[in-house]
Amino acid sequence: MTEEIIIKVGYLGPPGTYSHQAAIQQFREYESQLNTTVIYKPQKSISSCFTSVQDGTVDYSLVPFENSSNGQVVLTYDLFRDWFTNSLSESAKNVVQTEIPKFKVISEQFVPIHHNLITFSKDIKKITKIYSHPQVWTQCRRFLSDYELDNNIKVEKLDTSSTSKAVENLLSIKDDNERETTAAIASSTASEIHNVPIKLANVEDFHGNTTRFLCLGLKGGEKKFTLNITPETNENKISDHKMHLLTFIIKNNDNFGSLCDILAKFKKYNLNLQTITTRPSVDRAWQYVFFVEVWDNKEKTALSSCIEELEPLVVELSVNAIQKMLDYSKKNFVILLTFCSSMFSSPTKIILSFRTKELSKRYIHVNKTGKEGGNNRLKLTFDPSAVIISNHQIYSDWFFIWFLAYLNNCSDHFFIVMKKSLKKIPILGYGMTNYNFVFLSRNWELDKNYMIKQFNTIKTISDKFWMLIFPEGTNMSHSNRIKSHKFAAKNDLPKQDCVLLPRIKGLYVACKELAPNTTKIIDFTIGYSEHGKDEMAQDIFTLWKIYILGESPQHVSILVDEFDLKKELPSIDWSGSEDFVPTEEEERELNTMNIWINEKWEKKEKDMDYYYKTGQFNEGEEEQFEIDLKLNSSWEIVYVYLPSFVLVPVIGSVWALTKYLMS
Ligand SMILES: O=C(O)C(=O)Cc1ccccc1
Repeated sequence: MTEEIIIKVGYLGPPGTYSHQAAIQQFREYESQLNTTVIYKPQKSISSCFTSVQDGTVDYSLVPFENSSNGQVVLTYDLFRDWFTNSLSESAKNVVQTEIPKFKVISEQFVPIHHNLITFSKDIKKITKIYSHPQVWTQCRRFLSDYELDNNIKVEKLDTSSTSKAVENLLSIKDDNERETTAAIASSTASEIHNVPIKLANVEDFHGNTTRFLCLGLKGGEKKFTLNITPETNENKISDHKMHLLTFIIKNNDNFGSLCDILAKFKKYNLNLQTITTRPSVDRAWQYVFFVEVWDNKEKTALSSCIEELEPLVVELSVNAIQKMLDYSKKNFVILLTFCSSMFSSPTKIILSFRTKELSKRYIHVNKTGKEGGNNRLKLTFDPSAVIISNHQIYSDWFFIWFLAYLNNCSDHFFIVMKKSLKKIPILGYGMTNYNFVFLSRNWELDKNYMIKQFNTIKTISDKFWMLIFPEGTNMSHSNRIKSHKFAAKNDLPKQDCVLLPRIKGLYVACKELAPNTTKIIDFTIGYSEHGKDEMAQDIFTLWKIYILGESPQHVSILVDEFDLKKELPSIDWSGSEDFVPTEEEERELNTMNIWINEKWEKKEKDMDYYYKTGQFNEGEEEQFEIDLKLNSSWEIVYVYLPSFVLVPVIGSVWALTKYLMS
């Protein structure tokens, strides 16, 4: 039996606060993991969110850090400051450092803040007293002053420890008149939890009002878990996560230009500062603790070198890497697709085989104790960063690859390079644009600059990614095969029947741009069991058939191979240097890579040919792994879509009705 993992998460309580929302946002994905329980523990104050991490009552805590309209949350900064200066004074007293455990910032969560006027009152014009958290007053300033002016009333604003507590206060009012004249400002969740109605929704001054929360833990604390939520940072060691929070006190702050000397170091190393905040150090008048948020630059060593040079200029320095927020909506999307496919379509099995035994040993693990038949028995451990290439058979090949990314726990970092025309697909196209997919227009000059821009955006969003690109550019069809044959004849290339000739330019730009993060290529070859060489999979599995009639492929066979571009193509510069590349050099690199990809596609042609003849990719003795196309746990769909649960029956009914009308 594997040991049960319990994650205790603190947040500013009671339930229904924005901090609660941030905590759920951060840990939701672990709720559905096997052997893992997440316990949310409401705290009385932001201060106890800190102390409960320190004394081990919780493993993590979420604290509000800054708001998009009213800036830094001073209280949180002061608590950070206290922790920082306390550990300083302890070290000065020569007390063993471990007495004050060092906190660590693990990640950030952005929570959209929509405030509501919540009250039992039948006439909101009578409200003269409002309870809320102090941060709310500045976020609803305009609303409050308009309200006072319009109703010629002076409203008494009473601070509470949290917004949800404000609503709770309304429940304890016994006097009818007081109930009529008192309100709270809080989230819709707080209104639901305490069952007090919202009388005015969205009373915040700015649309897009968002609070950034930080998730705190202890240095070394994550060792308790096997969860991969924390970047590997040790004290003063830089992780490859991009945003870092540095905390320090300047050494000779009375000296002329001492702050300037510090800033010059960031400039020297090309490090982009996001914010600088100071708080009084308290120990000494006019001495400050500095908080600097800095983006690491491309060469991961820049920040380390900068910190080395900063050390003589500061009293002490603490470094925290802040993991970028994960885009759960992508994972949710693949979860929804998988759920719908497993519920409403004919069952699909993915049959994975590997080019070599060594690859299968490395990337697939069979857990003998898992549920028989369920995917819990299988774990994929491919690199979380890679360019994924594949032959293209049907429109929805990408779904099966995204599903593998889901099993590999990296479906949040999934991107696809696809034809621009797919942007026009209703709903899906809109979603794909939001998912930062890369759309090509097949005009090299336009595409090249756009791709570079898009890849750079992706790199700032995520350190890790699976970037799927179909080098064939379009899927296999009779007409595309004829075009490919003509092109082959003209360019003296072999005629291929099972795959189309690969195109090089998009692949080249993708590999070059992403090389600073990864030079790994994972190569999939996809075959569908229900057709032979002369029938096209796209004619059998039309979108109509898959999505409306629910007829999915029974067996999707995928052969896995992998390469490292640095080893495969050492004559190409994979350093990611942004120096100007002369056209002749680019031309040479393109040719080199073109020869390489054509060789790989010739191999693919042979693999596909073998597959059509035998129904499998490997010659007999190699192991094949069958994976049911379904969720690891059916509960995942409930956790993920609980808020929008009503939509599922609606979509389901529309789908069932369409199917009924069509049959
Ligand atoms: O009181 C809450 O709900 C909190 O989590 C603190 C807070 C208050 C207002 C905006 C964001 C966070």
